Amino acid sequence: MKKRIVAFRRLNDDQLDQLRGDFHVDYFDNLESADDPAFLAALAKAHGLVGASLKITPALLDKAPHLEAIASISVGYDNYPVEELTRRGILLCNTPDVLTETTADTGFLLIMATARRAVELADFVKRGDWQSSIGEAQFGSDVHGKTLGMVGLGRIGAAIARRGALGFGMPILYSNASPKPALEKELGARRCELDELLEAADFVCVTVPLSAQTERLIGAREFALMRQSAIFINISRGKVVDEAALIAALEQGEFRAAGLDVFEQEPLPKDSPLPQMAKVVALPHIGSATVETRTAMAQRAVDNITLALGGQRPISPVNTDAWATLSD
Ligand SMILES: NC(=O)c1ccc[n+]([C@@H]2O[C@H](COP(=O)([O-])OP(=O)(O)OC[C@H]3O[C@@H](n4cnc5c(N)ncnc54)[C@H](O)[C@@H]3O)[C@@H](O)[C@H]2O)c1
Ligand SMILES: O=C(O)[C@H](O)CO
Repeated sequence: MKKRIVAFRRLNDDQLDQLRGDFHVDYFDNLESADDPAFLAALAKAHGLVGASLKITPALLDKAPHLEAIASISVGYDNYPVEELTRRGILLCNTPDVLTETTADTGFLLIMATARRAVELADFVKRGDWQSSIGEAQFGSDVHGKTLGMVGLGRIGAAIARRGALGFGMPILYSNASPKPALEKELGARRCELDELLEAADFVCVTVPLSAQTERLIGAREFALMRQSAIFINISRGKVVDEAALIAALEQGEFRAAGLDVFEQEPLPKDSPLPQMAKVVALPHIGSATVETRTAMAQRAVDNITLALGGQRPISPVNTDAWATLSD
């Protein structure tokens, strides 16, 4: 008898056909809530899950007694209780690498857009306010040659730093859980404490994963250390930043501008002041959102679940201890 998969994110026809060749698939291309009765009924029989952007809680796992593996269509796995999954012998897989360059492009887009005030000035033209040459009050600041401070220098952090160092001649400072000697050699990057980075960088760019150690890593104290002329970029997860402190620091002019792809609550609540601030470029979590990259991410998830439920090691497992249990 075929194993059963619940897919709760849009997959293309080829990906669905691939899954249906090996499994019985319950497909929800636009799941609005984990309380959907049809989803819960499918979950009760599922051996595998494929999807993203759904908070998987221990209570939800209790409703999936046959679950063996989950393939997330994301590299970040803060939506999953990893230790609990391992305890239950459920394998979690993610999608590293295939989204690195696209997410780095979005990070650099935020650097450029904030520094050169692209959104604010495009709106100025759109409103018909461009009546004479703009003056200094609307000038931006240079990107090339400025110091880029990377909070996290993993796959995406390195790809942003590479763009900065090699494309824009930017000196790179970084704070990271471990030293990165190869990147120091390649990019001339220098590792330092977070406080030194905040005090010295012209651009502070956050790319650490959300975890118990990084939740609210950047708050009022950290914003106060930044230069008044500096620009803050967050392309990782909203909860790495204390958003109320971010709003207060922007209002008080503690630094110049912010480029944000991620927020404490997503979608951003309607009463958030952030999108209305001229100094803020706010994007709707589009780091990896290109046709090519989202297709590659979904394909990676399809391959991961196919391998895992077929008893073979998946391409990118997160909790390898659970893989050892599953493959016993
Ligand atoms: N905005 C988006 O659409 C989007 C897209 C992809 C990924 N992301 C986010 O980006 C994150 C990073 O992805 P990645 O592939 O580069 O991951 P990665 O694991 O390659 O890199 C993360 C780096 O952060 C470092 N780190 C962890 N904790 C730290 C701490 N407390 N202080 C300093 N450094 C620390 C790690 O050592 C590692 O080098 C993901 O977890 C995800 O949350 C966002
Ligand atoms: O973690 C990720 O892969 C991105 O945030 C896309 O969801």
